[in-house]
Amino acid sequence: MSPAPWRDTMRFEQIEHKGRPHLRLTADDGASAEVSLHGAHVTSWQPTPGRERLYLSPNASHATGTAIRGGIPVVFPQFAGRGPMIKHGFARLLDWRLINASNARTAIFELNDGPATHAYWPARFSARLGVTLAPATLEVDLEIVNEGDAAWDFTAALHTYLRVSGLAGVSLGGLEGAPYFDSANHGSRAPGDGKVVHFSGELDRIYPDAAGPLLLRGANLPPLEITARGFRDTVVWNPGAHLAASIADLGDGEHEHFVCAESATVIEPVTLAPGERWRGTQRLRELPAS
Ligand SMILES: O=P(O)(O)OC[C@H]1O[C@H](O)[C@H](O)[C@@H](O)[C@@H]1O
Repeated sequence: MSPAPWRDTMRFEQIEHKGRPHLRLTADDGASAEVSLHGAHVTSWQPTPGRERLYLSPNASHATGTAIRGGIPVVFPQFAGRGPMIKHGFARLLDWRLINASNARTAIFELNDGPATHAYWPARFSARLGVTLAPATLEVDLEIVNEGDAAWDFTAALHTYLRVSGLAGVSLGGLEGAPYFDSANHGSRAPGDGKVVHFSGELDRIYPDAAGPLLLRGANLPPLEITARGFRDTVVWNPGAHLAASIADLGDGEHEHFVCAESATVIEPVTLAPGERWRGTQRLRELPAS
């Protein structure tokens, strides 16, 4: 049977969630996504009405200056503690502007440098996040431009929390054979072991020069393919029960309900000369249940 024809239209509504402005995108086929202007943070993606694919912590804070736990945090201009800035940079802490939600399928959010960003980083930049719905697909596109007159560098990630109904039986394929840095073990280098990733206990890995495609299975949902362009590395994270208990915005046992598959560029910072731009895209695509 051929797929239903895709009509190239999208409905955009400005809504409030937890008292903060969000944009809801709804496609003809009923697929939807929600994006908070706080951090240009995708908080929901349902490729089919009622089938949520992203995890959002019930205890997440949506207040300015804090990061939303779950969804797709935009990590920029510094990944984790790899530099002098606050962990994961400031992009996820600040309010972005909606600049375009009128073309067919993409909503675009922008963050420009100014007093709020200069408090963290002197660079002149613009960042744009595009969020696009297509059948069974969510595409998130991060573009960074050097708007200043000196070169600077950055690291970045789309820190995607994928919803699972329990960690037992969940696997992430596509990284078999890839060596990684084990951030849960002082960043020590580990060889690829030829196996898909399973989750039991804390797992925090950076796979350099390994951008997938990845395949999430066992979430009690159809399999999900994760592909990246522009991002060179992949980060995989779940805090495990012990670390999760110390994370204030995760409730009891909540670590069982997500795995993070992050399209990232971390190991080799990107250097942008004045006027130069960089682009990284992560695409999530639901595959037919096998
Ligand atoms: O708690 P956050 O600041 O959001 O960071 C959550 C996690 O992000 C990444 O996945 C890092 O690899 C982890 O080391 C970190 O703990």
